[in-house]
Amino acid sequence: MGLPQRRQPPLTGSPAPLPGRAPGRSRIGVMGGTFDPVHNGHLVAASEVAARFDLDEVVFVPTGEPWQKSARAVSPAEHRYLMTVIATASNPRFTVSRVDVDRPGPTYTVDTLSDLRTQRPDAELYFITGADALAQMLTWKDAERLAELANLVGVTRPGHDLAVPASGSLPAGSVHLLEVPALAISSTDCRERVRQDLPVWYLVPDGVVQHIAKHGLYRD
Ligand SMILES: Nc1ncnc2c1ncn2[C@@H]1O[C@H](COP(=O)(O)OP(=O)(O)OP(=O)(O)O)[C@@H](O)[C@H]1O
Ligand SMILES: O=C(O)c1ccc[n+]([C@@H]2O[C@H](COP(=O)([O-])O)[C@@H](O)[C@H]2O)c1
Repeated sequence: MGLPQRRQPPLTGSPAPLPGRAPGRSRIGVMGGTFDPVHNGHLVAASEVAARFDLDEVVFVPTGEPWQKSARAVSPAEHRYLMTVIATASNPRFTVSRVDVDRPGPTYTVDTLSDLRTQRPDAELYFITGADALAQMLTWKDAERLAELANLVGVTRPGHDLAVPASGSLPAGSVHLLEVPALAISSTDCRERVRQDLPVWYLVPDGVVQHIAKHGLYRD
């Protein structure tokens, strides 16, 4: 039984118009994830949000200790960080932050966004989540504070319904929904393919294929 969700009108592919850009303020997307490994679904989602929301930059933030994934072994943070750097290197608007990797203890988005706001006091933040992660957001630490720290952008993901979690803790209008090109790729599937000696070419960037092979990741 999932969390209660409010159905949204059909997506048009274009986000609702945003207020005009505040003078002197940059718009920065924040793409958090465990990225084990980072794949083209993450990159396409970030690219589409950047275009539709006129973002100056998207910061990818690999998790340090993803507490809701503690049921399985997660690869060392340095591998996930390096793969994210490799995957984003060719895009001048994509950067990678170590805030979650370097903060000890479980990773909470409320800390991620607080740290980024301290680092970028003049920026408006847009936190990007896929439909599956958005549906879980009310289970996150201090979920009611997230909308105070950033605009929240939920994007479509094949196999998941996109909806604003129904709750008084996320103020009306604080979550934007956006249709992005559908890529039915998951990190779980990529890991399983490597384990079975199947190719992950074109599911993840070439450099990530090579990093996985060079370090023997996901081969148990
Ligand atoms: N194919 C995709 N399309 C859109 N969003 C995605 C896609 N894959 C992941 N995301 C989103 O990217 C963020 C980070 O995802 P994450 O690193 O957990 O990847 P994942 O593929 O879901 O991993 P896993 O299969 O290990 O759970 C989440 O907000 C997730 O919803
Ligand atoms: O703040 C929380 O409690 C929380 C719980 C689960 C996930 N998140 C965030 O959601 C993003 C996607 O996480 P994941 O585990 O699906 O890769 C990432 O930025 C995580 O830090 C955050």
